[in-house]
Amino acid sequence: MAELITNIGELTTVDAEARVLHDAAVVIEDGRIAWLGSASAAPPADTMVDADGAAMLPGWVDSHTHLVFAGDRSAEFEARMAGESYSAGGIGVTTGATRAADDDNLSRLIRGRVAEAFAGGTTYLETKTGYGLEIEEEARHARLAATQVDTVTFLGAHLVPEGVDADEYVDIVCGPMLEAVRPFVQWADVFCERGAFDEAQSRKVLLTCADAGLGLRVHGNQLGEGPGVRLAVEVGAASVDHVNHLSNDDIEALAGTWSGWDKATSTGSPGTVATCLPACDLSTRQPLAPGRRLLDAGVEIALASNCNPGTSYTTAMNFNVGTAVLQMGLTLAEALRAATFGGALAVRAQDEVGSIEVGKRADLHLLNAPAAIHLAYRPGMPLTRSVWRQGLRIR
Ligand SMILES: N=CN[C@@H](CCC(=O)O)C(=O)O
Ligand SMILES: [Zn+2]
Repeated sequence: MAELITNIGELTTVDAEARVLHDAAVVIEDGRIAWLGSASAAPPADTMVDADGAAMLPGWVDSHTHLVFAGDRSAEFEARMAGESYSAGGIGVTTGATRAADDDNLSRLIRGRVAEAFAGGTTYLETKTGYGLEIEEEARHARLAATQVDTVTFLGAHLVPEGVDADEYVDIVCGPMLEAVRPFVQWADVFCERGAFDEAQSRKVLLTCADAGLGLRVHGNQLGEGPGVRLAVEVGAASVDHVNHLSNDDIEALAGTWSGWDKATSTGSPGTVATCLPACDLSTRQPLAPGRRLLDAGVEIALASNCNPGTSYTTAMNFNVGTAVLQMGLTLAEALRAATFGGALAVRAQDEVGSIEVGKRADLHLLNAPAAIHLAYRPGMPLTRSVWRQGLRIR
């Protein structure tokens, strides 16, 4: 069965040449993009959708979320808006509430968040553990997440549980906890920050997880300058996320990881993606990550939602993209690429998703707008009209 989507006013492909086609059409077959080009040249298909001149993009690739949680921290957020500052300790509040939720409840909560993300144009989702912080709980969270998202990250090293010695906890993370989550996860992450894990502890977690065959990412440089970015580069992480406080050396180190990558053709060996999380930055009143400086230095960046109850309770990628254009100095094309192909690079799924090209997964986002710039031009408006994921229309 082939489906033709025609009369697309503006088709942003995010391919290597950054082609934007007008009066375009796309054909989906077996869950993949089978054809794209001028609407007047489109081949026949079994079914047809008229896009009415609207803009189409690749579905968002949200490469950083924490969807496995229960409980509410809106009072903490309200206190922050009244002047309190964010600290890692809030993670423990969510851990307590999440442990109290049984499998059915927790699955339902994850499902609701995934549905919200899909309804906002996201078609590929990473999510993490990190609110379990004990062996069985981390494994349970990983198992429940694995049935609902595209790829799962082990974040046992999110916070040292109260009353536990930090080095002893790191040994648990690197030993029995890693073994218990291993069947359900592809990635490992560590919160390398004051109040969470220091450089030596973070290095140990990352290297042990790499030995176990996991890809690596790091939460780094969120609350102040620190070793996160340098460590991510040292261990060859696929991404370092937050990156709010960067020295020139950090930016240079990140840029160095991209020397084997040809941006003009989107080929070669990818480096460490700098993942910027604008909704989180606003919600924690941190300076926005320096996306402009990173791009100018030659670093590939991603934009992600970081949906979690403490620092960014939203899956709205439209909002993140609009904010990146309005507040981070990115052009529309740069922001769209960061939220699609950049996210795909961060989860090393760039051959499968993140652009509209023949052979790739048919993950498509049709807007209620004639041009994608409306994402920034009409901030906060409900601009997602239809979404296809793996070729199936899910909205
Ligand atoms: N920074 C560490 N982890 C989350 C926040 C977790 C929480 O506060 O619950 C983040 O990515 O922002
Ligand atoms: Zn996070």
